[in-house]
Amino acid sequence: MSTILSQLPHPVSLRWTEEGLQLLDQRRLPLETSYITCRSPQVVRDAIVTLAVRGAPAIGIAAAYGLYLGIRHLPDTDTDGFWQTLQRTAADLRSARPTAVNLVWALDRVLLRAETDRNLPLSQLKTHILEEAQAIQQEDAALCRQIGENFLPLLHDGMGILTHCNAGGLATAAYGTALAPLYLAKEKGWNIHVYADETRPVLQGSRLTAYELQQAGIDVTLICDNMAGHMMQQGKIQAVIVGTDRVAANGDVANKIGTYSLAVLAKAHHIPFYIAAPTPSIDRNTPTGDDIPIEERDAAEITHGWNTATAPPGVNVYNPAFDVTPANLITAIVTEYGVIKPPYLEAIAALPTFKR
Ligand SMILES: CSC[C@H]1O[C@H](OP(=O)(O)O)[C@H](O)[C@@H]1O
Repeated sequence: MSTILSQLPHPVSLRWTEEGLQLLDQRRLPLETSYITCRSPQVVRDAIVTLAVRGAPAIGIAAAYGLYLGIRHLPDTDTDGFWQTLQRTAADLRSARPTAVNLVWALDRVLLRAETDRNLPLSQLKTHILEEAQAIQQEDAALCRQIGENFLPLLHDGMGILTHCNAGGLATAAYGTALAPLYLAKEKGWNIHVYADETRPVLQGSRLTAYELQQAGIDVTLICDNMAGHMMQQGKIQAVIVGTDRVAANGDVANKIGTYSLAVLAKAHHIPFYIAAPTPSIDRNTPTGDDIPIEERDAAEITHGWNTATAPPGVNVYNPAFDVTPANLITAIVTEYGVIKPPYLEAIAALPTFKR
């Protein structure tokens, strides 16, 4: 077991306790480590909406626990009330953020478990719902490690890698998706130099990725998003690795805003562009990138990012949180089952994914 991956170099993003779900408040990182104790699904939903917990896998896991929080204290005698509350809680959580398919995937998986166990006494059914949420969390940790392993043949000692946003341990149960190979490379003694885009407007790259990698002792340089092309032109980047919020059936990828620009730049510079994609982020029910809902967030994230106005009052603002990178700009998609390459339609159809 690698020492880095057996002990996380940063606080864990979420943990289940008898009190409830504890979520690391990622809005306060990197300067403050504090947890929100969620005893109700409403608190979980608010944490997802406000990015206290964020990252496609992490919000799916949080929502699964939120579903359990919604029914755990209901009377074991009111079957109708149980099912009405379960469905209503799932609908509330599902509406928290639209782009990351992990949210829907996790809720549907817990609901399927409940439906499968429908004839059990409610007390047992509640336990099974909690167990399903815990299984999703534990499986995420295992599959992220595997993604890290599957990436290694694509990387080499001494290379420069560009990342965007945060697809690290803070975005998942433990090790991250796009950052998992970097932790494993460090463990192998490779000297990989990481360039982390700060990722405006919410700065997940500077606040979270730079923090994670620095804590792990990995060589990381923080850059502004508009410097990525220059770094490629200077020959500093030998690969781009990013996460994903949703991979469509044809291989188009939704990820943090700015990802598409990096893919175009990487193509122009003949630099491999890799997606780290756990299969819960792959959605065969979404035919192409055109069908992926893109979240638009509050203008204040852009106009008041540093707790002061950085734009004239009343100015028009457009704040899409994600963009879509077409499959033809993606060199490979690395999943826990292995590396898939174009043509993606067939390769994705062949993946053993959980059917929603
Ligand atoms: C493995 S995390 C995937 C994905 O989620 C992030 O978005 P957000 O911080 O808004 O939740 C970012 O797009 C990551 O690449």
